[in-house]
Amino acid sequence: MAGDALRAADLPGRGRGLLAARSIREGEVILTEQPLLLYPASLASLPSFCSACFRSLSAAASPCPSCRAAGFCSPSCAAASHPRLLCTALSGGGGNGNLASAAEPHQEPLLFLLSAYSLPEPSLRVLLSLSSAATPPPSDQDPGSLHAMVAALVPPQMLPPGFSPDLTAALLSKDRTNSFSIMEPYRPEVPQPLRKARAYAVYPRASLLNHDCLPNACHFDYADRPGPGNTDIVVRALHDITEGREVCLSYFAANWQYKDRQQRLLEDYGFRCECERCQVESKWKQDDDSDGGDGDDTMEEEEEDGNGGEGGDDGMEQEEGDGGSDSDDDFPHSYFFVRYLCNHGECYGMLAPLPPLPNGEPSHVFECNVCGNLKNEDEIDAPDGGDSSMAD
Ligand SMILES: C[S@@+](CC[C@H](N)C(=O)[O-])C[C@H]1O[C@@H](n2cnc3c(N)ncnc32)[C@H](O)[C@@H]1O
Repeated sequence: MAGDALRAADLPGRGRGLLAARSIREGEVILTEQPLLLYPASLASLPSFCSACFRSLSAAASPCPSCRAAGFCSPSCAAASHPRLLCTALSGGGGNGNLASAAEPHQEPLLFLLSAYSLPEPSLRVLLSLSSAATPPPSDQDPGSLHAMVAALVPPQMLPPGFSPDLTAALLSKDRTNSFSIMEPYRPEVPQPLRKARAYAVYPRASLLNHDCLPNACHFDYADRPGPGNTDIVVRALHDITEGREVCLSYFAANWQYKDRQQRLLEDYGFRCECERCQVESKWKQDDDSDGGDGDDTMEEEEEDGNGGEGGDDGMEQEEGDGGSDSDDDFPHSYFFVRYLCNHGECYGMLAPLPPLPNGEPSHVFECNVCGNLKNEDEIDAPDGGDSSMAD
């Protein structure tokens, strides 16, 4: 069962992490979890997605009767509503302007703070138990200024006990390392760097997954799927994982260059990655530095997906030629990119096998976590990387 696949452990130099509690088969769903916190990615996204379930909204959406800025897709979502402090800030109920009048760089952290401060106390405590960003926030996200803005947007009687600049700073440091993006629906005409999140979510158990530049698992969301649980995170194993091995995600596109990966991990997550791939590619970097740099061209830098980069970045960008220009000695991990990076159109998502069949056999069918396309294993393993997708 998915529930017993993982166990938490303290890992030297890595904080907590999740280990395989038993052997895990390729494609197995190893974690499914509801969000502790779910909040809109931007004010611009509010009219397009239900503010309760974050499914795409049709024209028939009903606006929130209090703020009129949020909309709901159904009577049950309208009844569930959205975070109360956020609703108040959107309506201007704090008396000092509304959230839309905040400068744009402040809007995203304010959406997070107003949603986090609306959580019931036990949930707020769980959020605070997650790991914190080890580095200072960007200059336009000064916690003191954001704290004052929250205080101005919400009447004092609505603010929770403990509301303070320190608590605001602590919360902001949780957002940076622990939020996963729930992306807008995939559209092939939108290039990867311009794809946007519709919402961000914090999942307490999934937040214990550490990073590896050659991950053995990846995560899916099925936000527009009907039925309950559409914002649950679903983590699946890319390949068999032996008991006791750590299960890791990549926190961003798996084909970023070594220096970009290191920079992002240091700035946003406060650590230097020493994974197997980084150990190999750190030597490429030294070669580049000394010879003018032609040995590192198999990877291509990409921009953020517009989410500010917290936690799980869903987008993947393909390097040119799938790394095929290097010999296996130079690039021992080329198999990973051929097998697990989707090269359908401009997608470049990560391909994970579908769950094993009822008889325990591997499915031999891979699903992309960005475009959703399905591919047969033999197409993926084709010498050209296989670009003949199965019909959906
Ligand atoms: C989302 S949390 C993962 C869980 C975290 N280790 C904990 O103790 O709760 C991200 C943080 O974990 C640590 N981390 C993740 N991957 C790591 C790695 N490969 N090496 C060292 N530290 C890592 C960093 O401190 C990072 O900011």
